[in-house]
Amino acid sequence: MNICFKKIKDSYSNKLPFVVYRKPKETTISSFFLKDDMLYTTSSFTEKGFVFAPFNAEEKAVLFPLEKSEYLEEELFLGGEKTLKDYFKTNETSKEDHIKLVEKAIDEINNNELQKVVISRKELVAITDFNLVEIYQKLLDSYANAFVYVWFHPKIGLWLGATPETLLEIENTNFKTMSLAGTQVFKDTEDVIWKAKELEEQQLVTSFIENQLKMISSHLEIDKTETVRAGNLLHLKTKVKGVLDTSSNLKTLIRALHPTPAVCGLPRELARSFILENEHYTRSFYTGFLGELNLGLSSSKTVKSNLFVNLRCMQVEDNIASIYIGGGITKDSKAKKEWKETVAKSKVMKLVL
Ligand SMILES: C=C(O[C@@H]1C=C(C(=O)O)C=C[C@H]1O)C(=O)O
Repeated sequence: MNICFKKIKDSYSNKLPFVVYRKPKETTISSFFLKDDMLYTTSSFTEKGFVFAPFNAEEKAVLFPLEKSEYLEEELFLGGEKTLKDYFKTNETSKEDHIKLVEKAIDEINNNELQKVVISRKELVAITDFNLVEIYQKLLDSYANAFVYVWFHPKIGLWLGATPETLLEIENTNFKTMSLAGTQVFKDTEDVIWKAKELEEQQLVTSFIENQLKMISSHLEIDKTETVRAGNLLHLKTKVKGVLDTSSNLKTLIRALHPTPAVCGLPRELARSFILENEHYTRSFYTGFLGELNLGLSSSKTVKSNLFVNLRCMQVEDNIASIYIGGGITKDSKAKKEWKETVAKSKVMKLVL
């Protein structure tokens, strides 16, 4: 068994902060274990460590500083049987509320300047026989293409997730990001046809990213749009890369990208206000971002950050998991279909509980 799994148990029962994560398609698992429960934050993004940032960019991001942590990297070993149990229990009230809010968003788009807004909800699932390590192992086992993490701080809470979306990968000034939007359920093949609604919605995200990056970088390259699989779902993805201007820094780049219209909307400020005013709950870290901040070998001059958008995630409190799911709304959205999309997205988390 990996050392990190034993340490998750110990740290969690001793109420000490930690994060354990595996990057998409990798076989190593990394972790930060903290020795005390001080709450460190960052707003400059200049420190080395692991960052956990909320959706609302005005709130501070939590930092696990590298120098305050025991950092571990191990080859991942997963033994044992998969016993994935799929159980569904949709909550009718939240279904009605969600559909009403989606209808309100479509109305707002048709009558005002809003072009796209991501509407999300929270669903509660009771966990019987809570076993943190087991849940995390199942998540690792099920989503090889995702950034799969468990994050804990006694003053903030316990979060787990398997996200398909990179916010930013940057090595010195060379960066990569992606535009990810549009969803359909995976049915045996990735060779699928996308409707105009999804193609347009994803194009909005790509154009936003391109416009934001044009101002602070050069050598921008936008790849062809492809279909990618994330567990039981397919999405449209366009890879983007470029070189950050030397007059800009990591913070400028993060601020330019986060939150993208993949999780917020367009125009960004209008969508952000609509979300903060109308959603039936507070997103907190859902649709924020997390990952390695300014790591790299001290012997070389390379500095790397690897940040992911916090999607397909849940917060666990007293044997109840709050699952967070959402989808992009445009003028062509149908409220009931959007509801179904969130149900399909919640499957990712329910599968492992
Ligand atoms: C907001 C979420 O996902 C985002 C929204 C998508 C969509 O609208 O189709 C697809 C992928 C993500 O960019 C979520 O999973 O909660």
